[in-house]
Amino acid sequence: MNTSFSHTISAVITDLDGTLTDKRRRISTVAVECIRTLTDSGIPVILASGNTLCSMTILAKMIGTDGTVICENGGTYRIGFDGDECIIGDITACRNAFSVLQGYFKERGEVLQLYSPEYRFADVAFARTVDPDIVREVLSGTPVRVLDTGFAIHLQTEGITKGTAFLQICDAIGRKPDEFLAVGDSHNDIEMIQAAGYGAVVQNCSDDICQAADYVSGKKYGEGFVDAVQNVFPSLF
Ligand SMILES: O=C(O)COP(=O)(O)O
Ligand SMILES: [Mg+2]
Repeated sequence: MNTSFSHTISAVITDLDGTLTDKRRRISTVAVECIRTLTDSGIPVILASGNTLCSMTILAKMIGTDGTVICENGGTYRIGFDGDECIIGDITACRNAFSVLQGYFKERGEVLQLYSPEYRFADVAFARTVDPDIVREVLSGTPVRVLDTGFAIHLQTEGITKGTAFLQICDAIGRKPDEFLAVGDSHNDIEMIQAAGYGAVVQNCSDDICQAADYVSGKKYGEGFVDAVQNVFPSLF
């Protein structure tokens, strides 16, 4: 674990569920206050989630960021509230893979529950009522990656991650990934954490991302996020 950072960090990118929220998805009010302190100090905060573009837009508005969001695990993103919606995932491949899964589990008497399919443009998300490892096994050989976020199972086009969307946003806004503190909690945050100048995780993180982080907070959920931010921007607090 690298507990120091040599370059100047001047921006933040953060996961939502499990990082700004608790396991019941209740948003942390201290994390919201912290993001407002950052944005009011001129430090942009990008919200990066597996959630849909419409839900992330409302969240960004209500928290008070500039509206730059990564959604559907990198399958969609938008710069600012008025930017174009960029869709970079192949929803057809994900839906086809989901049909294969539905068939497999139906034969075993299990019905998969989709999450907000009408608002998804790039990935497919469904309830964690089945074993993600079995899902991976059934879909091996397809062009689709299986992500278990701890909140849902997602099917995503191979090669698309929060990290790839993050790099595209950096290119578009003229910032280097090195300038960012990235904070996350789960498997779907690994590439983003690795691409950023300094990658931090909250204490409730999954084992795989813990290994990839520069900093592991001793605090959970929103308090862990605040701790990671205070570690990098001590003069703001
Ligand atoms: O959509 C999910 O499954 C989890 O969302 P997250 O990326 O904000 O943790
Ligand atoms: Mg998360």
